[in-house]
Amino acid sequence: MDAPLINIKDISFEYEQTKALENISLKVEEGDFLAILGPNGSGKSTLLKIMLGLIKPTQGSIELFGVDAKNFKHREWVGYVSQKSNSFNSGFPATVEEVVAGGLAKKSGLFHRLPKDYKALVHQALVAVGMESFSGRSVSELSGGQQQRIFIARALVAKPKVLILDEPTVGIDHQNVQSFYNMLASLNRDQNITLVLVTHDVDTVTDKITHVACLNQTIHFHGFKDQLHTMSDAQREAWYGHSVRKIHHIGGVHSHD
Ligand SMILES: Nc1ncnc2c1ncn2[C@@H]1O[C@H](COP(=O)(O)OP(=O)(O)OP(=O)(O)O)[C@@H](O)[C@H]1O
Repeated sequence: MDAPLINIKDISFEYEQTKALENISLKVEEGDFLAILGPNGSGKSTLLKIMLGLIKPTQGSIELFGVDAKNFKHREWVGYVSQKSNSFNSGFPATVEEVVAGGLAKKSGLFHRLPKDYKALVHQALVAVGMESFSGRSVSELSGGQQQRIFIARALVAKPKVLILDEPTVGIDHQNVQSFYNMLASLNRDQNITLVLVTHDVDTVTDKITHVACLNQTIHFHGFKDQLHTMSDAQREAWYGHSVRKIHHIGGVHSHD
């Protein structure tokens, strides 16, 4: 069997004053659409940063595509769309095509160079997110949801095998969140891109994902979403804490707001 795309082995992480993650082990296999769920401050963004190699765990190790992250050479296989991508500076003059092409720019001396066929690659990425008709538009004129699709196209243009997204729907209204997740599901299904997503949209995302990880400093559940009901009440409480009272029913699964 092929190695997991991401294999997190017993990692812990502490900021100066705060223990953020404790003894996390988690595998992301090819084809997974994994949602990482947890309350505010539960370590979700920290875990993504560790997957991306942006911060180093205090303890434990991580393998990417079967290779220790320290020796992993194919960073372009792991795409990232950060939480703040969609708060684009409204004065920024770049066009959609330029922003997406930025995902292809390779540093060569002082300059960034684009491959010759960059226009075709940009077009392909824009088609994948349903934004090809916006190519010449200024990014600052687009809505938050449209901008977020552009940032996903910018990550996709480098042809990642796994795409990591940190709360990509912040600022997108409810109606558009649904079509946004349909677009992600089609990337996962039709283009075989493995997805790892941090989100609070539990209700909307449940029928799109394949796997769930319930995080609160440590992993309280990880597996197929259909198995989430096997979590005990005590595990749920440990995951989401005592202060949470409201419970939604989602696809046969109880989850806290
Ligand atoms: N740069 C930092 N320096 C110190 N502490 C930090 C830093 N970033 C996060 N923390 C702390 O680490 C813990 C985990 O934070 P993290 O941002 O990973 O949580 P999160 O689950 O992504 O939260 P949210 O849902 O609110 O975005 C929190 O207690 C937070 O205050």
